[in-house]
Amino acid sequence: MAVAPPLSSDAGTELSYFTNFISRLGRISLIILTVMENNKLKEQDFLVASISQLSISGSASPPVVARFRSDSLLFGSESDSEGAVQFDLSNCQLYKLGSARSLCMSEASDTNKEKSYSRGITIEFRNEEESTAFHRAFEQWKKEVAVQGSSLPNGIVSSSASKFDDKIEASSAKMYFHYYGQLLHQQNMLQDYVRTGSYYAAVLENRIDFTDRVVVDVGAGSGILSLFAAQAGAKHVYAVEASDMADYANKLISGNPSFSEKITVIKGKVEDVELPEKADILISEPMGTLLINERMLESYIIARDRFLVPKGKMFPTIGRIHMAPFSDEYLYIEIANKPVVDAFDPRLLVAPAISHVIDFTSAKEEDLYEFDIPLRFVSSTGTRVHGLACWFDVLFDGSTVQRWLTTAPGAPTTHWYQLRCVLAQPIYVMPGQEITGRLHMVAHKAQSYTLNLTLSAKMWGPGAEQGGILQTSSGKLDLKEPYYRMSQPQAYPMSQDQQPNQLLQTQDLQIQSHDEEASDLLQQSM
Ligand SMILES: C[S@@+](CC[C@H](N)C(=O)[O-])C[C@H]1O[C@@H](n2cnc3c(N)ncnc32)[C@H](O)[C@@H]1O
Repeated sequence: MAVAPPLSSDAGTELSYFTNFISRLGRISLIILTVMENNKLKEQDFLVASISQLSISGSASPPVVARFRSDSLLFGSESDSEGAVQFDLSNCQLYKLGSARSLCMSEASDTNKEKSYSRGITIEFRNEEESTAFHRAFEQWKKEVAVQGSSLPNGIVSSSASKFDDKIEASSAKMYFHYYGQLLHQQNMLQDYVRTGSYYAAVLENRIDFTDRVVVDVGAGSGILSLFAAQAGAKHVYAVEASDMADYANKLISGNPSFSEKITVIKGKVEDVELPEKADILISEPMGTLLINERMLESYIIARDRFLVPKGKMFPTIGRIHMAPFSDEYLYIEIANKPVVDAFDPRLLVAPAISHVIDFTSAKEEDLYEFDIPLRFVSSTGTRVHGLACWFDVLFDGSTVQRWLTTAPGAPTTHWYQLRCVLAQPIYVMPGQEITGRLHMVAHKAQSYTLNLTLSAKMWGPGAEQGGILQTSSGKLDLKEPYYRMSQPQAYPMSQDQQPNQLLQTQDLQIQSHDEEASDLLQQSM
């Protein structure tokens, strides 16, 4: 795992860490441009170099002006105030085709529920800055039109309804996208070498799945996975990102001459945006703590249903949650009845793990609202069980190579660490004794889950066949609010063949790299 560089709030410094890392990883060189500042919505005309229409012959003769007026976008010659080509802002989309070239498309009226695009023009700007300013103005005007369009007769303005907004609290979503809108947090993920390196290897080892294919990057963040896909020969990549990170991604991608033509950054939620074509393959990193935290897997599945061709590929393809009972007296003294995020020694597990599989290619979005997992283990030792340890892995089921990304204890540590659900009371078990129970997880509106855990020690020895329960312990835990246990050295007993301090030394390294940022970086357990 890469040791994090000293943190800085200076965007330029963050950007250079970011690009150094990308360059090392993917040997991609990026030009860093100044960070954009927010622009206010103001009536504005844009002079563009030229426009050419896709479906109608003939184009306006230069100089061409693009005008935002009320709920319309008009393109026409400077002298023609009516405009030669008119788009309704409520149903048109703008795509970046290059640093100074864009595509504006409007939807046909919704005939068979399947949306199609009736009209499009390519716009050639005079330079990149003007292109960026135009895109920013377009976003602002679209927002304005959406709000106006949802004015209710009584004068109350409703926010635009979407599948995402219906099930997620606005305050949670706001914090969530604010968090991901900061380079510091994207950097934290990029620097997880196990994570980013696994994606890089999975994509590049399976070029055949990307070459000449249309790719959608679901929750593109900095755009790193889009760059990998483009590097693997994708025909076109649509990088969909809801947070302000989309603006940075746009800058970074348009600064990369070899790939910028192939990647279109689209700012918005995958639940809401429209794309001009279907995808052959989806790529995404939607995993949170315990795989399901953040509820982004639901967005991944929605993106599948909206954008993926039948039998299209998904990277990752499946995810598995692994669970095993553990014994940890030190942890229990420190905290009980809480989910805890840290890296633990796998020797604390008291039975082989069981797993629950989620197949991203076939799961329904609703399947992720609630999980009810029956638990059954056979203890390998006599001990006090303090709770259930959980981790996850995902599979990239490529046509050439199948690659797993694992967050298991004992494997190289990732920024997800592992999760342990600590019970309020331990249960006592003997070697060979059966431990049964249930993990019931219910999604809530704050983009996380309520965990209900029950573990029971079954009757053991004579009379065991009657199947009685000797002892039960239950807990209700909120996955949104785990205890991040990053700064406590954990004095695990050493096995004879292990060098003294070996574990502690490793932990010290992690502490150095994460101590200052732990509460912030892990607030949302990305
Ligand atoms: C875990 S990060 C991964 C970022 C990037 N793909 C990477 O691998 O470094 C998830 C990203 O998805 C974005 N995201 C989450 N839900 C989304 C949604 N419904 N629509 C669009 N973007 C979303 C977040 O803003 C965040 O940047």
